[in-house]
Amino acid sequence: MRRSPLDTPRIVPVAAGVLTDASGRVLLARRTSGRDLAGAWEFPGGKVERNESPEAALKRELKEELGIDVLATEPLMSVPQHHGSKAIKLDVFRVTKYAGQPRGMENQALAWVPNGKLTSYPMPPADLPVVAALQKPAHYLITPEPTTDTTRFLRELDAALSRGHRLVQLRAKTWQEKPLKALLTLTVALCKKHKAQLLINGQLGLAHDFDVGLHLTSEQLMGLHARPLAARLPVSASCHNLEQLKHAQALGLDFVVLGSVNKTASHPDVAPMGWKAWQEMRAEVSLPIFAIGGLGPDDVATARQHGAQGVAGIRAFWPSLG
Ligand SMILES: Nc1nc2c([nH]c(=O)n2[C@@H]2O[C@H](COP(=O)(O)OP(=O)(O)OP(=O)(O)O)[C@@H](O)[C@H]2O)c(=O)[nH]1
Repeated sequence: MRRSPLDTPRIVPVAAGVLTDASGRVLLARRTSGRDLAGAWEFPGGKVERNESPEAALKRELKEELGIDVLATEPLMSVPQHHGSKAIKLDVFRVTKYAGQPRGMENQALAWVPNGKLTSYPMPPADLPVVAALQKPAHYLITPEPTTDTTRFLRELDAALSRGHRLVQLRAKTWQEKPLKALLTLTVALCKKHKAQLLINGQLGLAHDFDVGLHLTSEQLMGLHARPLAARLPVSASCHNLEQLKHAQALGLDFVVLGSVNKTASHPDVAPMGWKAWQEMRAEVSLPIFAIGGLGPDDVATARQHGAQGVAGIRAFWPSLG
């Protein structure tokens, strides 16, 4: 459902910092009692004041809250989030250099948390995409429809994986079951060699048999009432609107792909939604979302500034097409 301009809450800008120690643990602070979301763990930071830049707000807040001097930062991501009657834009920076030892200057509890354990801490909804960005790949490689020249397909996939991609969707929509099983056997082995996570498009039975993840079409997504695979196997879906995003979140999917952001050569009939509409939908849910549609591996920074986990695509990710 779309909000009218009258009931859209004022968007409160918030700046927060990701501080890591020498062993890669991340600093979380616990919200003290008497504030909203009391008891939740969050990245240290606070509201950006009028006429203040997010970086300046971060410096001020981290001095007040932790007693440290922030010396250098890098943008990580910016998450728009509507939650109840509140709307925030959470600008998150990696704090790459600081002076002093963080202390809870406002009696708040602090915890240095190993990256892999961040999801064990209850955090506000806006922080969930940030945690995903700290833990999971920023690229989602979707294969073009494989031709019968399997050797060439696997050589190109090998080359793509050698560039560092770690999340792959095998999209073979026109293949019969028997040859698809043979192709999947080889694809599984290749992904294992590169330590990449594989998801197969649309085929629940094969995902189950081959112990790989599953990527649902938007139609399959809307027909489901429960997450279709064991929790250890990832399930993702293609989404084009808010209803689909909300359903994916309700089912507990690991991530989704939302687009098309821009016009694409592969789907010329699909009207692009643009970043503004993309971001408005992003604000209504908190699961990780890859942006897709006329985007390439180099668009991660832009995508992250709109609240995306990163970028998904076929053409720009595939050696002979990109
Ligand atoms: N610092 C920080 N704030 C966050 C995070 N995630 C998130 O949703 N927020 C929200 O962003 C706002 C941060 O402002 P704040 O820390 O200055 O809030 P506050 O309690 O002092 O203000 P308030 O008492 O007026 O609500 C809060 O509404 C908080 O719930 C996060 O990771 N770090």
